[in-house]
Amino acid sequence: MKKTSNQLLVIFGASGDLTARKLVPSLFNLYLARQLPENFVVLGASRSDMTDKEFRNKVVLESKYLKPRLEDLKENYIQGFSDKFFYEDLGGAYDTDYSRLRKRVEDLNNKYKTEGNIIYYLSTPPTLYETIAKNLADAGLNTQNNGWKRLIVEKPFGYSLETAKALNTGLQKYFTEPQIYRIDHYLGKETVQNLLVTRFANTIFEPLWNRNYIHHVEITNAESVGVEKRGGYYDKSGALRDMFQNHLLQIVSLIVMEPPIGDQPEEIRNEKVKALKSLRIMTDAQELHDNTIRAQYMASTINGEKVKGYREEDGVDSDSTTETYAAIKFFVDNWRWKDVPFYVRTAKRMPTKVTEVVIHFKSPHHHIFQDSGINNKDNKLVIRIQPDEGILMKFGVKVPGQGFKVERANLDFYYSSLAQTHVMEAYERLLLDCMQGDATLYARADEVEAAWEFVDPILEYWKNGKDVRMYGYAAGVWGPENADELIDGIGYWRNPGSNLAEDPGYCVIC
Ligand SMILES: NC(=O)C1=CN([C@@H]2O[C@H](COP(=O)(O)OP(=O)(O)OC[C@H]3O[C@@H](n4cnc5c(N)ncnc54)[C@H](OP(=O)(O)O)[C@@H]3O)[C@@H](O)[C@H]2O)C=CC1
Ligand SMILES: O=C1O[C@H](COP(=O)(O)O)[C@@H](O)[C@H](O)[C@H]1O
Repeated sequence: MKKTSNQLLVIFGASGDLTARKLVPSLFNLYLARQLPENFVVLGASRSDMTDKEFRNKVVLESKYLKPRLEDLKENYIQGFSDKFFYEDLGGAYDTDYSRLRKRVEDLNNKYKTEGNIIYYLSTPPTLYETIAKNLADAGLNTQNNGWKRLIVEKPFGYSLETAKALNTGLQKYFTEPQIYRIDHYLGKETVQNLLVTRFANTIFEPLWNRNYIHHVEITNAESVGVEKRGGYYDKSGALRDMFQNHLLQIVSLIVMEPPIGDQPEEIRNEKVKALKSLRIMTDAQELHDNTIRAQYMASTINGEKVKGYREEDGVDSDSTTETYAAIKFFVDNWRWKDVPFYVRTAKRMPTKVTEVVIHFKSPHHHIFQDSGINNKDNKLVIRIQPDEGILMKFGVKVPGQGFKVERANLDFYYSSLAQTHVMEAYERLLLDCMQGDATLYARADEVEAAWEFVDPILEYWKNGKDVRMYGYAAGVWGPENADELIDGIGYWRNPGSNLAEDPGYCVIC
């Protein structure tokens, strides 16, 4: 097990949703698993006026995200966790002199012996990231003379290629690239990491992982919820920025990448950057028209309950052109993937919450058995990222009886079968990695920029292109019907159920 040094975690934006909903519960899991270092304290910093006690109550003792879990624990144990939390009011603004913050950091460091090691977690609106980094540097809080300093940056990493570059350059003025940890919570998911293991710890997949055997790759990221309370943020973002540019292109990079020479962070990250740089950038209007689809959900009734349309959501413009559904077909220009289409879609208000990767293998070159030449019955490897995490291989078996009728059967593995193993939550895993100085599962500056290079022309076309279509779909269905037209040959997306174990084996279309 890697060593976690004593340290202080400073969270900017500590009064916000992310801190209470994700960060503190993840720290709590690490505390329960005894994975926090012996000397560890958290200093929340925000504009809100709060005492240490009020902060502890808000994020630990009275937090709705923790309360049910605290009930069975002994009081002194809970106290032990809660006592690690402190709060510093920044005096009304993030853009201020941090000398008082510095004094507080030094006092905590001396009292709790955190050895000068500090993680700064930026959990504020992104417009403040560079300001905070600058003020930390001005107060000498970035210096590594007396312990390491790391900076965790939350998404979004920019709004476009230009703004992402500006953010990277801005942060790199005050922190070096190895100090910067850009968090993408999809990389913290076990099943996303397992993509690497599936590919590079088995001999049976990698020889087939190329244009000679793979017909196409399909990735679906579906959420059943709408924009919920984040209409204001989402309307300025949209599905492509919110999910595709970051989480989905991270998944794509793990599928596309070449084998790294080892498992060291830079070895893996170098290959991911190469993969992202090999995505064919679409610039031609006709190409963008033919290969991209955007849509918005419309009012509907789901299970007897009326659901608002996107344009009626709080914080959303009544004539908004922001997409809640994006489907993109693209190619990867390298030796391995030449001419293999990738189909990737992401959307809100789908029939179910599911994220999966499907590798569709080619048909046998010569069909000798009855019914075996139909595309939808070819071999598939279904990698279920969430929920019901697992892997399922579809292969042909003989239907009992006369002749050689072929049907699909499933070979599968489910994470739920590892009942005794604690599967870490994404933020829990990523926080621990940063505490240990492991940046493998964090995005590097060039990685983020390569992803924006691919996405920027699509956004530009959707914004300024002529006659760009915006489809509608009723909340609760699998997007607009026209999206099927994107899938050549087969003509429809695989619309999965939430339960992989119930994925039909013997069936007509699966
Ligand atoms: N919430 C989530 O699930 C996710 C969030 N993120 C990202 O994490 C970051 C934090 O998210 P979240 O906690 O939801 O954000 P919040 O909107 O809750 O903001 C966090 C804190 O920042 C301060 N703040 C908010 N708006 C302003 C403003 N205009 N000017 C100055 N300070 C402001 C507030 O603290 P105070 O007023 O006390 O200073 C607030 O408590 C964001 O960058 C977001 O994009 C990423 C993925 C998921
Ligand atoms: O980053 C984001 O992710 C969530 C979906 O995350 P998941 O782990 O539940 O799949 C999404 O709802 C949100 O809009 C987006 O900002």
